[in-house]
Amino acid sequence: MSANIPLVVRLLASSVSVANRAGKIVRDVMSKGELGIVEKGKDDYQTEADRSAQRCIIASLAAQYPTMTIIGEEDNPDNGQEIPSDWIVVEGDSEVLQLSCPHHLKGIQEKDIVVWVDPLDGTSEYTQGFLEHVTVLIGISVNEEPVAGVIHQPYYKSMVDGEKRMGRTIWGLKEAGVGGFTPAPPPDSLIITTTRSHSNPIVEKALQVMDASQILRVGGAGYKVLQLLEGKASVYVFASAGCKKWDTCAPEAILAAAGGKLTDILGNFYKYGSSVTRPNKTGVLAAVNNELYEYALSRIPQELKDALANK
Ligand SMILES: Nc1ncnc2c1ncn2[C@@H]1O[C@H](COP(=O)(O)O)[C@@H](O)[C@H]1OP(=O)(O)O
Ligand SMILES: [Mg+2]
Ligand SMILES: [Mg+2]
Ligand SMILES: [Mg+2]
Repeated sequence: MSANIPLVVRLLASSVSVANRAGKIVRDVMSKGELGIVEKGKDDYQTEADRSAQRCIIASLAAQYPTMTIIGEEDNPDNGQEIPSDWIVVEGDSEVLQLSCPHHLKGIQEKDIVVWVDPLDGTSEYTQGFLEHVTVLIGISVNEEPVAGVIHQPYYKSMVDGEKRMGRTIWGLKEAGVGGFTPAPPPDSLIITTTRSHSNPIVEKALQVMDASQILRVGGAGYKVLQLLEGKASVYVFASAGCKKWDTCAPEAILAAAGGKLTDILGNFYKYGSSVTRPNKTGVLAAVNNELYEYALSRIPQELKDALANK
C-alpha cells in the first residue's frame, strides 16, 4: 500500500479486507457446527466464532499498525494457540484506498487512533440461527470521536454478475462518504428498531412513548444501524445499559458519514478514547437524519432519562 495514502484511509481499507476474512471465519465455525459456547454473564455469550474472528482482526491490524491501540470485545481469545497464516490479511480494499481523506484527518498518526473491534455482534442471534442479524464491527476513533467504520454482514445473500454471493461489507468515513450498500430514505411511517434479546421494563417504556407504527425486534447494534441506512427503520431506540463501545463505534461513524446521528438516550455523544469505560450505560438513540433523531429525543420523558442516568 502506498505510504502516500493517509493513515485513516489505509486503516479503513485494511479494516474492510480483514472484516471480510473474519466473516468467512464466522461462517466456517457455524458450518462445522462446533460453536464452543461460553457464558460470560447473564444473556452474554461467546462462541468460537467470536474468539477466532477477533484473533484474525487484531493480529492483522497489529501487524500493519504496530503502535496503534486496538480494543476487542473478547478477553484472551487465543488461549496460547498460534494464528493460522491465512488469517493474517494485509492488503487493503482497493475502492476504499481511492477515497479522498478529509483535510483534518490527513495528519493523524497511530497514537491518535483507537480501534474498537466487535468480532461478532449479535452472538445471541448467531447461536439461535438468526444469522442475518450477525455482523463484524470495526470502528476507528480519532481523538475520542468515531470517524470511520466497517459493518460486515457475513450472511447477506446477493447475486453479483449472475453468481450467488454470501456476505457484504458496508463502510463509512465521515465527511467522505459511505459504500458497500445502496442508501435508502427512511420509511414513510415511524418504524422503530430495538433489541430482541436484552429487553426490560425501561426499554419497553421508551418504545411506548415513541408512538411508532411498527417495532422491529432484531439482534445486534450493527444490524439495527444497517436497517436505518437501508430505510427499513426510522429510529434505533435502546434505553438500557448493555451495549459497549465496540458495539457503537463503527455504527456511529458510518451513520454520521451518511448524515445521521447516534448518541445515548439523553442526547449525549459517547467518547471512544482508550481509557473510557466500556459500557454504554445510558443506552442508544440513533437515526439516519437529524429530524427523526430530534423527534425521538423529544419523546423521551425526563424521568426515563433520570432512571437511566442514575442506575
Ligand atoms: N445485556 C447485555 N449483555 C451483553 N451484551 C449486550 C447486552 N445488551 C446488548 N449487548 C451487546 O449489544 C448488542 C446489541 O444489543 P441487542 O441485540 O440486545 O440490541 C448485542 O448483540 C451485544 O453484542 P454482542 O452480541 O457483540 O455481545
Ligand atoms: Mg458479546
Ligand atoms: Mg456487540
Ligand atoms: Mg460481540
